[in-house]
Amino acid sequence: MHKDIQEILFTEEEIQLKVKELGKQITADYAGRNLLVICVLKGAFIFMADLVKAMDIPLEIDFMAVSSYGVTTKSSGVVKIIKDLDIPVEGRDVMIVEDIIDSGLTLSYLIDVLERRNALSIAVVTLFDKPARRTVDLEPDYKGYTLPDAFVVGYGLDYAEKYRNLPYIGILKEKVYSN
Ligand SMILES: O=P(O)(O)OC[C@H]1O[C@H](OP(=O)(O)OP(=O)(O)O)[C@H](O)[C@@H]1O
Ligand code: HPA
Ligand SMILES: [Mg+2]
Repeated sequence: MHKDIQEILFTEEEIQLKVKELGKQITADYAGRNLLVICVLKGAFIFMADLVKAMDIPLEIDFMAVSSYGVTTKSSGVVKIIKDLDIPVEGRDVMIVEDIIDSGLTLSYLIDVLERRNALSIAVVTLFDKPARRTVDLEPDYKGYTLPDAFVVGYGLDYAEKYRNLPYIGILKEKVYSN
């Protein structure tokens, strides 16, 4: 285990099984439809790559980069679009792929943007959910795990851009961000 990790919450094997389950569920629900899958960079890049391999439906993939955390463990509350989509969402069934929903600010901002661009339907899949920290009322359509109120890293999730490459999800030691 990495020296900055206090505890592993979900192992690589557990996550892989969960992602396959989510892919199966989405495949069943979207049978016969043509989905536009939107990866919210950077955090969702690993989850997205594994998830689409578990989805057996026609789909297109696009990326959007937003950021609200910077070098902190608390949302700044201001969501910035750093890279916008290439594919128009108007009239499309859209699935937003997130790694984690924490305050909910990133997602509520994104949903608002896609609604204003007249997407036909908008669904959300997140691997991790921290409902205890929500400041806006928001429920994902598909979710992997509910997390305790602790800052986690790994499987795409970072602290100050580090730890995204850990294959598991772990709680970051407090001393890493408190000094
Ligand atoms: O529900 P919220 O409180 O808005 O937090 C969740 C968002 O925060 C993280 O992104 P971040 O802004 O850190 O950018 P990153 O994906 O590049 O790490 C994470 O990947 C989610 O997109
Ligand atoms: O717990 C977290 N870890 C990493 N990034 C995050 N963005 C929101 N919450 C988290
Ligand atoms: Mg981040």
